[in-house]
Amino acid sequence: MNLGELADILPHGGALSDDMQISGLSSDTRQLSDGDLFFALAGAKADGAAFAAEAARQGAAAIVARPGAVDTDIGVPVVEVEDPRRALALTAARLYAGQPATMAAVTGTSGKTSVASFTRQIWQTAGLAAAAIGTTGVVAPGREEYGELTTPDPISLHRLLKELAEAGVTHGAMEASSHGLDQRRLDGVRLAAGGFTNLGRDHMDYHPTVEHYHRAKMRLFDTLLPKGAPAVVFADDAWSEATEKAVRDAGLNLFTVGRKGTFLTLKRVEHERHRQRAEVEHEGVIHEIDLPLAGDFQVSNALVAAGLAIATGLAADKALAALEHLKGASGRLELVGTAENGAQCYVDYSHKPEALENVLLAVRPFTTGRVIVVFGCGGDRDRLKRPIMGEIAGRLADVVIVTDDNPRSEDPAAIRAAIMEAVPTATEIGDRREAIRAAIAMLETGDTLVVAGKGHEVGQEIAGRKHHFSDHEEVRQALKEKGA
Ligand SMILES: CC(=O)N[C@H]1[C@@H](OP(=O)(O)OP(=O)(O)OC[C@H]2O[C@@H](n3ccc(=O)[nH]c3=O)[C@H](O)[C@@H]2O)O[C@H](CO)[C@@H](O)[C@@H]1O[C@H](C)C(=O)N[C@@H](C)C(=O)N[C@H](CCC(=O)O)C(=O)O
Ligand SMILES: Nc1ncnc2c1ncn2[C@@H]1O[C@H](COP(=O)(O)OP(=O)(O)OP(=O)(O)O)[C@@H](O)[C@H]1O
Ligand SMILES: N[C@H](CCC[C@H](N)C(=O)O)C(=O)O
Ligand SMILES: [Mg+2]
Repeated sequence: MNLGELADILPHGGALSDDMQISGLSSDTRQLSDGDLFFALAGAKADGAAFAAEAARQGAAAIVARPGAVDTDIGVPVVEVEDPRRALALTAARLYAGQPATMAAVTGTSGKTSVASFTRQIWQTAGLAAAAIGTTGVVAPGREEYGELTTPDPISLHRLLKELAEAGVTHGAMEASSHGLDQRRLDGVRLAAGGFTNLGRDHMDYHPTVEHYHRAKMRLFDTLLPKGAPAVVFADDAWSEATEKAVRDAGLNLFTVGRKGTFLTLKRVEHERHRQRAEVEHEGVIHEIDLPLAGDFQVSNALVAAGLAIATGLAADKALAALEHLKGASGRLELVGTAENGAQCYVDYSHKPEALENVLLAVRPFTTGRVIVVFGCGGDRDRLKRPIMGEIAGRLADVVIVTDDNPRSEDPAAIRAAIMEAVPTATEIGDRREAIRAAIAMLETGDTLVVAGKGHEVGQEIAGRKHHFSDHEEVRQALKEKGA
């Protein structure tokens, strides 16, 4: 591709030659190839502008940077744009042209991975070639890969979307994290619909206030979706009203779902241990749905997913019928094993306050004995959530074992202490394997164990190093030993 084909994204007033060839894109000098266009991005830790000269030395064809950020005499042309991150996303979409025709993105504090997965499953059940992209990686026909980020960086994202489109995928559901939205990672995606689940406390290390966090999420609706596009909003959350207003103000087509929803109205839910029977009204017709998943919140997620599938063209009866075949995303209130005495062990990805609260509330109705929770908090992330999660665990579980999550570069004992401040009666067992073993050893008939915080993860990062670790494996192993 030459620079001329990018003139609308990277205007250079004729100062550069339109014939300049661009072989690839990079925003990281550690991964730059000869002939790449280098985007100098201001980041959380560093400023890419400081690496522009290095990029030039390594053979970058040109540099894209904020006005004045890079010396124009570094030996390669510099194109100045106000928002290099957005320019990168749009350029990536142009260079790696081709995306599944129908792309839906879902945002919210909790439930994104589940909604993206459910939307894919609904499409697949309806016979469509569909993909999901998110925290647990990429799932598409014949493809299942683990991913690093919830919303991939624009270069990887557009390479992936092009591959999916070339493989015949017509429908894609992706997670829009607040980081992803704020950093313009999705700005090049042609979206057909957007979804919103809820808003709670998360990433307060990145966003100065919860309003800032909400605004970052609203970029999906007020900036990324084209006017008139459908937006499916869960109606029963404290932030639903503010979100509905943002959606209407953006000129989108609002579809609300939930008890207060008008598009898909939840009339009644009966909870059983591993399934829930729901009555959902759509355009005056009541649909009885037998949802094969535990947890009240999964009903909300299923409704947002069905809303997205219907709003992008699938018949309502097909979308709602497909809910009866849903499989939960890995590590989302997943029943991993049952002790010989019948006590059940769940692995759940609740690593933030509202999620922990929801999951502990969800298991209570089918627990005749004690609710036992094993959890910790990640290092190098929001510190203020630690006592909040401690309080929630103390209030909603009968037995609390505080352990390590991913301490990363922090002192694990200090993280545990911050949690224990709010739940001094908890047992502290730093080693996560030992903590899971101790919890399983104490299980009695009627008890429910929730191992929270790491869900699908298969590693634990301690002192900056990642070790293999899986809550699934540890629970199974400890159950085997208990049974023996
Ligand atoms: C805080 C954050 O979001 N960081 C992301 C961001 O990096 P950054 O721009 O802030 O990086 P930086 O280190 O400050 O460097 C600035 C620039 O200089 C460049 N650089 C830096 C060093 C060098 O030698 N050469 C060089 O060119 C960097 O490539 C970068 O472009 O942009 C990068 C490219 O898109 C991301 O890989 C990186 O994600 C890091 C790894 C990360 O951990 N992100 C997490 C917090 C995240 O994004 N999470 C969300 C939400 C998760 C959820 O709740 O589900 C997600 O979507 O995954
Ligand atoms: N609709 C919901 N409301 C409240 N809590 C939920 C909801 N859906 C899921 N959860 C809780 O949040 C956890 C993570 O769910 P999920 O992975 O679907 O959300 P997410 O938004 O993708 O999270 P993350 O940002 O961590 O990737 C679940 O394990 C469960 O504890
Ligand atoms: N995407 C989230 C995942 C957190 C998972 C939890 N296990 C932790 O390490 O805090 C993050 O990177 O903040
Ligand atoms: Mg997710």
